[in-house]
Amino acid sequence: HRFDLDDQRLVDLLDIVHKCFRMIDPSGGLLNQMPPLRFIAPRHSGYTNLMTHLNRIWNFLRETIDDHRKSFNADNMRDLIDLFLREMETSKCQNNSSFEDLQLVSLCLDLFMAGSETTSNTLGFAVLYMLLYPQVQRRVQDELDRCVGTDRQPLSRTDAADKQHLRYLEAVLMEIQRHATIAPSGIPHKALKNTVLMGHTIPKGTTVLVSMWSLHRDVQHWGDPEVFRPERFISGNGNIKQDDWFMPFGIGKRRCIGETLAKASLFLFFSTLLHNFSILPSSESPLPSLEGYDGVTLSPKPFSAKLIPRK
Ligand code: HEM
Repeated sequence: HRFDLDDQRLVDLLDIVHKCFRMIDPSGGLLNQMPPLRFIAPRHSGYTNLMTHLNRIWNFLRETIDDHRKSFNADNMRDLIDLFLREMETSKCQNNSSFEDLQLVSLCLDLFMAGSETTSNTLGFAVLYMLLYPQVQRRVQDELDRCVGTDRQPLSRTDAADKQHLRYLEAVLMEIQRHATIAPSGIPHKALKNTVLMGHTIPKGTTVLVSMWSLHRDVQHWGDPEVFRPERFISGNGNIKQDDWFMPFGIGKRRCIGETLAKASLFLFFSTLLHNFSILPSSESPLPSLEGYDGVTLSPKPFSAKLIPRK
């Protein structure tokens, strides 16, 4: 379903998602560390506030699922919800099937939460970096003019040929993802069995967080991690240089399932934006800083910029 940009439901939903992400701190938060707090001090621990917001998204998702149920047609599978509903029907006689209502709402919630805030925060930071590093912005635009030209949009060819040539642009996106690290602690995982990792014992049931921030800002590895320098991702022969320490989408079995979609969205939005507009400081407000809001994800604080059409 595609929302109109001024659809109030979309505006509300994005606002709620943003607030929820700010309420949960990267280490899992006080509530995750001490779950009984929700009974002892629901208001002061932030539980009531979080649940009020989450319930609004749950209600929205439940309504969406109900609408799918009413208009369900086994011969026309429209999306993931339809497929899940069909699977629920086929597996309803099996014991312990995980195809049930609660799982479906949780799945939608995961995709909705993980998919919207992450990509939009990265794009928000991308605009901010271009504002603060005008020389990088100009180089991206020069590359776009050289490789795409001015009579069509980037990636308007279906073979995605543009992406192969826009190497500096890709390196800039990678450097934004490294420097901003919008998911600084990834997502909490739990050890399924007693594990020894590099001499450290991790007992079964322990919550494990990976500090993506430390990886992306390690001085010994990167040399000058504080410096915003897209060239670090370009090798001597001009190709993109992959780096094992660069993992904005996590690693292993539980790495981000939306990585391909996210990369395509970032590339398409960022290239189209810079192809069509120059991003300049607003004359009414001071140049913003890179300091963002904390939470499960980092997000830029609201800032003003001027978008000037290039043609
Ligand atoms: C720039 C955009 C994005 C970034 C930086 C990002 C980053 C991440 C990270 C760091 C993780 C944790 C991986 C780990 O624990 O090892 C994750 C997990 C996840 N992401 Fe993303 N993500 C992005 C976009 C998306 C999108 C577009 C979707 C869905 C449409 C999505 C869905 C998920 C889901 C469902 C998980 C949990 C996977 C699991 O636990 O098995 N993400 N993401």
